[in-house]
Amino acid sequence: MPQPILTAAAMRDAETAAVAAGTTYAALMATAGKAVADTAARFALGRPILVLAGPGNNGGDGYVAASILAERGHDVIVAAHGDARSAEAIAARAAWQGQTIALADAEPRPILIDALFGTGLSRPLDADVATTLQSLVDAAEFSLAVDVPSGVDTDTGADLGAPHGLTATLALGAYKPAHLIEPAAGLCGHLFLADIGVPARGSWHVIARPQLVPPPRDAQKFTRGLVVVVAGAMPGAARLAARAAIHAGAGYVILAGADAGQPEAIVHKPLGDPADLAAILDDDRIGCVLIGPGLGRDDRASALLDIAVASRHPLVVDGDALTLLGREAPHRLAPRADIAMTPHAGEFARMFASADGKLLATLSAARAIDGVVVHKGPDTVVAAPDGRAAVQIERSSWLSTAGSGDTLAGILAARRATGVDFFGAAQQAVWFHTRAAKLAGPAFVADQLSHYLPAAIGECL
Ligand SMILES: NC(=O)C1=CN([C@@H]2O[C@H](COP(=O)(O)OP(=O)(O)OC[C@H]3O[C@@H](n4cnc5c(N)ncnc54)[C@H](OP(=O)(O)O)[C@@H]3O)[C@@H](O)[C@H]2O)[C@@H](O)CC1
Ligand SMILES: Nc1ncnc2c1ncn2[C@@H]1O[C@H](COP(=O)(O)OP(=O)(O)O)[C@@H](O)[C@H]1O
Ligand SMILES: [K+]
Repeated sequence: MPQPILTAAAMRDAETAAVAAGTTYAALMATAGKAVADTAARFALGRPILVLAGPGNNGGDGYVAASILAERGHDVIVAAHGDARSAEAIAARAAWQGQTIALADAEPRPILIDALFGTGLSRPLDADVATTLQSLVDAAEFSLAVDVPSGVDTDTGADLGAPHGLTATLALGAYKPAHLIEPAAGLCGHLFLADIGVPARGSWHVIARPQLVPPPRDAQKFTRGLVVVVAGAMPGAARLAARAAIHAGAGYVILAGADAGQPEAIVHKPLGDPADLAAILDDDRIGCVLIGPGLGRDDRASALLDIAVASRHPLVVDGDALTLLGREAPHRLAPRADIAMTPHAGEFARMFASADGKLLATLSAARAIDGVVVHKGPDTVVAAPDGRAAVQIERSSWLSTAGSGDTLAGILAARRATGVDFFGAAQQAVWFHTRAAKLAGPAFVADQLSHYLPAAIGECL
């Protein structure tokens, strides 16, 4: 099972259920604090440790970790902020027998454990706390946030005054949106996940490596998946998408309206009049249609989009087609079955009002179009209309290059054409896209990505 992603409330519910099933909050805190201590010890290498402990259970984890580290012989000081509030945090603080100072008096130490605030942060950090925390992080050689960096909104990933430059974050029990959604995700540093014995389930999870099987023994090119990519004003973008589709497992790719160039295996069909597209799409063997990359935004583009939307095939809508739809997207797409869209942040904002953070905004967009939304970016979110969501955890910032989105759209169309539903196909596409980027190495050109797709697929068989 892929790793679940839980909101702060869902994590609390999971903890409550674990307690109802026989454990105690104190035992959970003991496990969490030990995980923090183990992670810190791995990197401390004998250097002095400063633990910042806040008033809640995040601080409680910090006191437990401090006690364990001190027992193991580490030099530990706790800088406390506020009085411990919950019974478990009060007990953890009482059990701490080492030196405690006020946060305002804390001097930098090489190893820093940030246990000020976790999932209970309810408002932005006070300015003086944020300044002190930042200066201690800046001065530390290794800094570890307990559960989440102090000063991020767990559920939306908003930055509420968190420090920049943390070395690592140890997520407790499950990932939360803040570990994956920007800007909080970028503030976490290296991400570790500790099992604290709380069974966590939910309808959101991280995108995991796909598991594929080779084509069946009796496969033939059309049953492998026939993709039609519709080209428009800037045919290069559609070419990139078509090449990605044929390298991503589709059996047959038609590029309608542009000459494909290489590879020759892509079949070119001319589109004189936009109405020619209706004839090309009148084919039951088609597994998926892709429209949008380089489509243009003129009357011809609109006419092609109308025909694609009216077709009976699974449809990926990307790029210019999304801009053409704009605020009409829900109204135009919801009545149509089997649809996915792949907006970047700008295209998303042209179609949908933004709700409470990227994850919830994407889920609400998916409901609005009654289809799958792949909301791109370093923190790509895939959302389905039934409330399921998957978020990218593997990343390559080298994907921020022209044409890389066209490639993703082509991969998505191919995966859908192989028979996977759009929610699954989109997760596969995001994973293959990033994996191909990693295989391509630094500073690749989007044209090169497709060549690495077969190897990425090979890792999943
Ligand atoms: N539940 C469990 O079983 C387990 C939980 N675990 C751990 O608990 C963490 C969640 O703990 P938590 O819910 O106590 O919240 P936490 O983040 O420590 O802070 C809340 C306190 O801060 C205060 N406060 C909030 N914002 C503030 C601000 N800007 N500036 C100042 N104060 C502010 C707030 O006060 P209030 O909002 O009421 O004024 C409250 O007193 C979780 O991340 C994990 O580390 C693990 O031990 C495993 C078992
Ligand atoms: N900084 C980044 N880190 C990881 N992936 C990124 C980053 N920037 C962009 N991407 C990915 O690269 C692709 C860019 O798509 P898009 O913006 O549509 O580009 P284009 O229109 O040039 O093809 C998306 O899949 C996006 O998720
Ligand atoms: K923290």
